[in-house]
Amino acid sequence: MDLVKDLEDRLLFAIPKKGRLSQPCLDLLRGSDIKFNKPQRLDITLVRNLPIALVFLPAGDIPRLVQRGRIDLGITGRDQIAEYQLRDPPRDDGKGIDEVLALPFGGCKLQVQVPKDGDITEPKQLVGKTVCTSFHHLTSSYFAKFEADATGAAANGDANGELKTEIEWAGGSVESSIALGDAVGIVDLVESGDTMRAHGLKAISTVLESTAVLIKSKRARNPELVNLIASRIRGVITAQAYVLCTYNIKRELLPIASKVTPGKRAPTINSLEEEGWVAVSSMVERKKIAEVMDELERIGAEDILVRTIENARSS
Ligand SMILES: Nc1ncnc2c1ncn2[C@@H]1O[C@H](COP(=O)(O)OP(=O)(O)OP(=O)(O)O)[C@@H](O)[C@H]1O
Ligand SMILES: O=P(O)(O)OC[C@H]1O[C@H](OP(=O)(O)OP(=O)(O)O)[C@H](O)[C@@H]1O
Repeated sequence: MDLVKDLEDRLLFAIPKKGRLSQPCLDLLRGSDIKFNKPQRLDITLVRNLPIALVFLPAGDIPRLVQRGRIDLGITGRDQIAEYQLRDPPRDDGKGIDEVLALPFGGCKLQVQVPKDGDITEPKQLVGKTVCTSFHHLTSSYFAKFEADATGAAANGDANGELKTEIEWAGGSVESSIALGDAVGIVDLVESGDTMRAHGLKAISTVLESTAVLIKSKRARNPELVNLIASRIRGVITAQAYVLCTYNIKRELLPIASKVTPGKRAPTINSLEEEGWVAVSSMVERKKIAEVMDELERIGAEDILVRTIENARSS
């Protein structure tokens, strides 16, 4: 394959090649009928059924390439975008990143963590000490305001340097740095909190809340194809988040039933052969379905069935 030639006229779509976002992204691509075979050791793959090339990259590299217009479309974490944009703020040059869609995975918080039994309870107590993180710019900027408060001086630290917080960078396993004596506190991602607790740490503040996002370059080529992909991904997300609930109920109970299952717009109502009864079908949030079924049963609904939704397009 002649990569340069093969990429001409193709929309470049960056996907995290490893880590927490990788598998959910592959699931989204499959659900969106984006067909490809990834050759081993090659991080650029041509999509078989659309004029797209997938580029598998570290999540942290994707914001830079999208901001500069080298890649048209990408999926990464909001944390990665915020970190990159502190390093290389968007300029007024027509380049930049637009967020297209928040995605229902990669949810986590970037938190300041310290030993759970220690005497540090507030981030300002870490000013002037060593903090380890993979998010150097977010952490520096977060502590800059405490440094400024502490010195009453400018946000970039005090004049004699005593209160400047030392930010140490680590590429991973940041939680270990306190036990190793390399830092007094850390700033790292927390989702379940299991990793933090396993290291005997507690969170004392949140720097940023993050989720995975679909982003596009302000210079993205082929806006129609970008919209098509966004619309397919939105459909997959809706299908994952909702189930279809159908049931039979006496017509006179419809006003109450419609409150229990209002649907995305409105429930679909069909008459039944049996006088005075109707069949209702309605989309219900997957996470609420057990409570909804309990409530439907309580108000007199019968033959309550729940089906998964294969795919969806809705506003
Ligand atoms: N525990 C988590 N729960 C949910 N999302 C997470 C979690 N950890 C990381 N993320 C999200 O996934 C992104 C990539 O993190 P992850 O640690 O999986 O990447 P990675 O490719 O292994 O990167 P690195 O090599 O820098 O560790 C993060 O920027 C964040 O948006
Ligand atoms: O709150 P939890 O659910 O325990 O998740 C938090 C952990 O997840 C991320 O690391 P990951 O496991 O992706 O590995 P890494 O340290 O190599 O980045 C993050 O850096 C934390 O260590």
